[in-house]
Amino acid sequence: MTERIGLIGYGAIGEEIAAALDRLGERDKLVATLVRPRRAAPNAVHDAAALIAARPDVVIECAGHQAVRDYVPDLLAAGIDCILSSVGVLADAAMAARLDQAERAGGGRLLLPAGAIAGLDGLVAAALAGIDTVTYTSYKPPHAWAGTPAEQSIDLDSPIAEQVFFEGSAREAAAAYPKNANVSVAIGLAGIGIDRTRVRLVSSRKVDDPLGVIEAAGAFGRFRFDILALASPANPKTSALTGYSLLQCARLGGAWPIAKLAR
Ligand SMILES: NC(=O)C1=CN([C@@H]2O[C@H](COP(=O)(O)OP(=O)(O)OC[C@H]3O[C@@H](n4cnc5c(N)ncnc54)[C@H](OP(=O)(O)O)[C@@H]3O)[C@@H](O)[C@H]2O)C=CC1
Ligand SMILES: O=C([O-])CC(=O)C(=O)O
Repeated sequence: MTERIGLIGYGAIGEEIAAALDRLGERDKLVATLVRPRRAAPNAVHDAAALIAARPDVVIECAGHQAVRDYVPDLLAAGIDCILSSVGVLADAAMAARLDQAERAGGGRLLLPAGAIAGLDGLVAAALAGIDTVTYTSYKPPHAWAGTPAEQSIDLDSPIAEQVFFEGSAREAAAAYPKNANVSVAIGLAGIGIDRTRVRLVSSRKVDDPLGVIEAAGAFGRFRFDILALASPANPKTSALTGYSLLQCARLGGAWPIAKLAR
């Protein structure tokens, strides 16, 4: 079991992970938290060198795509396993190649857990048996899309029950909605790839929390999976389950990175 955990970011997910470690009686495992200067956090550090110096066995990124770009290549190159929340950063092919190169150079593993979604084990199996189509639909209440490019496509204050404001590939979804469509890339990597996986993003007055639906069909049969994962109290954009997926991946020594199987 992992003994020394580092975090990048101490927002909704980071705080949930720290609180879960408290409840588990494992708070001592959190050896460093990389935050911006003047931000308070347990064992706060402010750059990759200080995070590396804290000797974590594994670092959990829960800060966003730019933080992956800024810190994760150095950590992998230093031989430290990294668990990503911001899986969508792999939609950028140049960044994916840079991370691969850092893994090979340093020996740290890039681990991609399911995050806010589930059911990826079925997709991984079906990928071998044969899948023709995979669609992921993310329904969130209008306020969860505030501050995203959805505001340029639709009126979030409209009384319309459901508005589909994005349809495209998982790669396009993750690039356009970096804080909202990371799951699309996890689904793509587990199944038929991020270019063939179709994504729909929906502002819905029928849900109070994020509802994720995966539909897949092909030679294996067909599959529909849906999860209503309650929003984090601190961030309506984020399903609270995400932090637990990341933390279990760390606690299990990286044994649970389902999306990675297909890379
Ligand atoms: N895979 C999945 O299922 C999901 C993935 N995510 C990913 O997780 C990320 C975090 O989500 P969440 O916790 O809800 O977001 P929050 O906005 O609540 O928290 C993010 C935190 O990261 C900090 N941060 C950002 N950049 C840096 C940096 N360069 N250095 C140090 N700290 C930084 C922010 O600090 P400050 O406020 O100072 O900028 C903030 O405190 C999302 O952006 C998304 O990429 C989210 C939901 C689901
Ligand atoms: O938390 C969720 O429901 C999904 C999410 O934001 C993401 O995939 O980035």
